[in-house]
Amino acid sequence: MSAFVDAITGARVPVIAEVKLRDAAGTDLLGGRSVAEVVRAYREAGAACVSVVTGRWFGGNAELLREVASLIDVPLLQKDFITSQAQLRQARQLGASAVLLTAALLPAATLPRVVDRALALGLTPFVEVTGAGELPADASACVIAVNNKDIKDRERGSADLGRGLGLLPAVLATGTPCAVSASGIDTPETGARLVDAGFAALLVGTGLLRASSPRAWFDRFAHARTAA
Ligand SMILES: O=C(O)c1ccccc1NCC(=O)[C@H](O)[C@H](O)COP(=O)(O)O
Repeated sequence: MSAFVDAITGARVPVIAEVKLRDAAGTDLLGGRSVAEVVRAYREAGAACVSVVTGRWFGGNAELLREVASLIDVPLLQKDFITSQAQLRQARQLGASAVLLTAALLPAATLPRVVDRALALGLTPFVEVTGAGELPADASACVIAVNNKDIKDRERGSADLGRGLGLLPAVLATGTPCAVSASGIDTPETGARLVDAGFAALLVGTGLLRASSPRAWFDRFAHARTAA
């Protein structure tokens, strides 16, 4: 399929661990740590894939992706407002394996074109949706992520995990090899319930960045899954 999908679906803990400098309210998420320390903690936890938020609403920039790529050798997802061929090329150059394509920000007629361009560059399209109307008809080469928050309000609202669960049958009907639940997953036990319900993977930023130990978060997730 793709290195990104193979890595996350084959992982003991299918959690894409996110590097994000600030949350939606602008609050610092590094807590005095360097990016290198955060990435080291993700590596020690066994993260199979890492997401890097380069979007400026969350304090990111392109250099952050370059830095993370120099620190860890797992497939990277770039999270930004990506709409153009130039941004796709830059993502590849900076070390991304997958790129966020936010369906709500791309006209329905444009999304398939950007998906094809990403694939032609060897990038896995990580298509993020909040409703059934945003789902591509054929997502056999894409990750489909349901965002439990809403980027239109800069993710300042609370997470609605029920929305993703309700959308899951329609998401799977697109043929995606990897359905992801993204945003607002605060505890490993909540994450385990989402995977038990049929999501192939999770995208977790704030919950992991605020945890005292990403490795302990991963271990609790694995324990919650075997206990189920
Ligand atoms: O979702 C978007 O469209 C987006 C665009 C540009 C930069 C970031 C974007 N989203 C960020 C996220 O969705 C979250 O950081 C991610 O899902 C993790 O959420 P959380 O675990 O709640 O920190």
